[in-house]
Amino acid sequence: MTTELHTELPVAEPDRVRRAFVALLLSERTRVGIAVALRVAAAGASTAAPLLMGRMIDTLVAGEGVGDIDALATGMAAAIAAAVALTWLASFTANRVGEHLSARLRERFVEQCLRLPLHTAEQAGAGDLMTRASVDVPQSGNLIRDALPKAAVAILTALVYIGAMVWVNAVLAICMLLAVPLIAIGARWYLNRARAGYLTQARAESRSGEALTATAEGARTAELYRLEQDRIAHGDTTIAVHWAANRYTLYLRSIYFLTLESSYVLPASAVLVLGGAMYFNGMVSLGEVATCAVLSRQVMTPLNFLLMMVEWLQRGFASFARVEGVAAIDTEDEATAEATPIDGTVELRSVHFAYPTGPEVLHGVDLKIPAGERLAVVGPSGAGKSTIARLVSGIDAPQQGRMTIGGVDVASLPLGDRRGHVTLVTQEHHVFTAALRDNLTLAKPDATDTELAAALATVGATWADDLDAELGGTAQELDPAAAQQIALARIVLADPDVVILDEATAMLDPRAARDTERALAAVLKGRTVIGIAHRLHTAHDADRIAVIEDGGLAELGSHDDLLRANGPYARLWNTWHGTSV
Ligand SMILES: Nc1ncnc2c1ncn2[C@@H]1O[C@H](COP(=O)(O)OP(=O)(O)OP(=O)(O)O)[C@@H](O)[C@H]1O
Repeated sequence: MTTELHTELPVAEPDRVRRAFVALLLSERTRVGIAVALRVAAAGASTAAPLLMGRMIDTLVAGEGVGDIDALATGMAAAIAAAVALTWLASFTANRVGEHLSARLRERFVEQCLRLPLHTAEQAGAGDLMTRASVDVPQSGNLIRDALPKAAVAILTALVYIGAMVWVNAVLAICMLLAVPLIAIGARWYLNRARAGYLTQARAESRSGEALTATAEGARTAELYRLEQDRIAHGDTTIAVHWAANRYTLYLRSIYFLTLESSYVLPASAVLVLGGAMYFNGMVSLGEVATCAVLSRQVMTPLNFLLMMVEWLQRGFASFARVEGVAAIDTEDEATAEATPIDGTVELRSVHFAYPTGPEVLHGVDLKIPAGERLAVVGPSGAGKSTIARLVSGIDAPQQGRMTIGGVDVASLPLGDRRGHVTLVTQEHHVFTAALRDNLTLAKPDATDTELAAALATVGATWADDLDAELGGTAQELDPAAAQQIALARIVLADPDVVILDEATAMLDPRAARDTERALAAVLKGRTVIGIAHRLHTAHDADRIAVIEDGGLAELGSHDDLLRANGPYARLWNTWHGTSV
C-alpha cells in the first residue's frame, strides 16, 4: 500500500506567481492587446447612451425642437447597437486568448511533471500531483480563460463610466467615494484571509484524495490485515479536515458578500439627494443629474461583478501558485553535467544515505564495479539493496560520499543524459495506451522502424509484428512477459552503459521468467549490470557478488570464492538450498 509519509510539492511564492503570470500573458501580447482595445471601445460606446439621454432631457426642458430629440434618440440607438456589437467582439477575442493561454499552461504542466525528479514525485505521493493536474490546472485555466478577462473587462468598464461621470459633473462623481470605505474594509478583511484559506482548502483536498487513492489501491491488503476500520477512520479524518477548510472559505465569502451588497445603495442615493439639491440651486441641469444617476447605477454593475470575482480570482491564483510550484522544482533540481561518463564503471565511495522520513539506511558503502561486469547484490530483506539501485540510477543522491558512473557524479547528470547512461529495470512496466511504436520510441524518439523491429527481435518479441498495433487500456491487453519484453526492447533502444535489474523477473511465472532471462542475456551483453538478486540462483551466474548487510558491504567476490570463505554469502546460499555448512 502507498505509504502516506509524503512531502508535499511546493507552492510558488507570490513573487514567482506574478512573474510567471505576466510571462504567460506576454506570450500572447498581440491578442491580449486587441482584446483590451476592443473592450475599451465597447465601454466607450455604452457610456454614450446615458450621456445622450442627459442631453435629451436638457433639450426637452429647454423646449427645443423635435428634430434635435430625434437626432439624439437615433444617436442613442446607434450607441447601444455599437456597444452590443463591440462587447460581443471583445468577449469573443478575450475567450480565444484565454483558450490559447490555458492550453499553453496545460502543456507546460505536463512537461514539468515529466521532468520531475522521480524521488520528488514519489515523496509527494499520487494525491498531490493528481489534485494539481485534475483540480488546479483546470482552475488556473478558468482563471485565465474566464475570470481574468472578465475582471479586466469589469475594471475597464468601471473606469470608463467613472471617467464619464467626472466629465459630466465632478461633484456628483464624488458621491461614488461613499462606497469606498465599506468596500475597502470588507475587501481588506477578506483578502487578508483568503489566500491562506484557499491554499489550506487545496491542500486538504489533496490529502483526502491521497487517502482515498491509497485505500482503493491497497484495498486487498487492508482486507487481508483487517485494516478496514483504520482506513475508514483515516478517510473520515482527512474528509473532516477538508470539510472544515471548505466551511472556512464559505464563511469568508458570506461575510464579504454581505459587506458588498450593503455598499451599493449609498452612492446612487447620494447622487439623487445631492443632485436634487444642486438642481434646485441652479448648479446642475436636470439632464446632468439624470446622466450621473444612471451612470452611478451602471458603474456598480462591473464594480459589483469585480468584487464578487475577487473570490474567484483568489481561488484561481491559489491554484496557479500550486501549478507554478511544480515548475519551481524543475529549476531547483536542474542538474548540470560537469563531464560525460567515459564508460560504464560504477563507483560508490563512502556512500551514506537516509530517506527523508527515516534513519540512515546506507552507512559508508565502498564498491567499484568495472565497466562490463555483472554484479549481483544480495542480502537479507531491508538490508539496503534496492536503495543502492536507486542511488546508482540517480533517483536519489547520497547525503555523503560520491556515486559516479564513468567518473561523473550521477546526480550532476541532467535527467535526459542520465537516462542514456543508466537504466533501472523493475518488475513494474507501464505499457502506455498508444501504438507499439510510440511505446518504444519513448526510449529513442528518432528510432527508425528497422531499429524498432531489431530491438523487438533482440528480446524475442515474436508476437510484435505490427508497430501500429494499439496497446494498453481497453486495446490489446498484454501479459506480464510481453510487457516485460517491451521494457527490455526500450533498453536496447536507449543503449545505456549501465543496467540495474531490481526484481526484474520476480513476478513472472517460471516459464515466462526463463524466456525473459534469455531475452535479458541478449539485452545485457557488453553493459555493466547490477542485479538485485532476491533469489540466489541469479547471483550464481554473476561475475561477482556483493553481500549487503545492515546498510554496509559485508562481502565481495565470485560465487566460488565466497562459498570457500564460508561467510555471510555461504550461509545465505546454504539456507537457500536447505543444507547446513
Ligand atoms: N521510500 C522509503 N522511505 C523510507 N524508508 C525506506 C524507503 N524505501 C526503503 N526504506 C527503508 O530503507 C531500508 C532499506 O530498504 P531497501 O528497500 O533498500 O532494502 P532491500 O534490501 O532492497 O529489501 P528487500 O529485499 O525487502 O526489497 C529499509 O529499512 C526500508 O524500510
